[in-house]
Amino acid sequence: MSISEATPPLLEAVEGDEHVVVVDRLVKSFGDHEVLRGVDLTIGRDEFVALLGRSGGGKSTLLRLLEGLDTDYSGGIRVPPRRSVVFQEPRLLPWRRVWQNVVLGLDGSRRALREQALQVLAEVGLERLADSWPATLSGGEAQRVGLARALVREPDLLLLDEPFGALDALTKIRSHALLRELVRVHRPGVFLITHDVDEAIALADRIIVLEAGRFIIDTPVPRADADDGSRARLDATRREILAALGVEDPLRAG
Ligand SMILES: Nc1ncnc2c1ncn2[C@@H]1O[C@H](COP(=O)(O)OP(=O)(O)OP(=O)(O)O)[C@@H](O)[C@H]1O
Repeated sequence: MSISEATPPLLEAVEGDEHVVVVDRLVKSFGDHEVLRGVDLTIGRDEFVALLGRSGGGKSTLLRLLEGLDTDYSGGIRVPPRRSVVFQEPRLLPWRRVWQNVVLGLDGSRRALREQALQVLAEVGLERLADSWPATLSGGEAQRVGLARALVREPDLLLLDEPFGALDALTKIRSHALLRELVRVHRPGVFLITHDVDEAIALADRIIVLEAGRFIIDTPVPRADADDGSRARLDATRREILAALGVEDPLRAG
């Protein structure tokens, strides 16, 4: 995980309350290889957007641009100064205790920082591990520390690059519930990269599919409720996304 406190020179801050991301005709190339071919994207405050797409399609490249680490592009990108990123590997410093990892780089007295860390660790259910070393944590626990470290900064934009990709299926489901709760409380705009269609459906308000440098799908996720119609709409969205990714719905195959 990394923290971007300052707005890099080429990124204008988003103004007003409406959006946390505004991307306008963004083009990104590596040499002759045009990875992003003029994409437009807005993410509203409190909105959760998931991005799916083939491996090597440019998802992480887009996330790095939103993070502000890569400033070599054309088109417009506007993001807020307070952004946090969580990657698939939790990237904890092994020589710092869990609580110190959570508040790494923040200013304040040791006592105040520890208090701040304990508070957010309690939110992710790990207060008891505050004084542990990262090496003693399970993969799921380490990832929750990563989330705590991202959220303690109260980001307006939370960037998630396959944060649950390395977790087993059950831990993943628990992590989804936790993330939903954290997002409900902290209310950042969220941009999630995932390979898992069901994860995207479980978490996101909107799903985007990137293919050959363009967004070929940008669709709201119908919420399944008691109404049978919404269940059917959700199934249709799922099939549409799987088809766009070039895979058959495993629940229907065979
Ligand atoms: N620094 C770089 N220099 C040259 N090419 C790069 C660089 N970074 C990424 N690429 C290329 O850009 C393309 C998009 O890569 P990117 O990592 O964004 O894809 P992705 O959709 O995130 O893939 P995955 O799902 O496998 O993580 C790939 O072809 C990759 O090889």
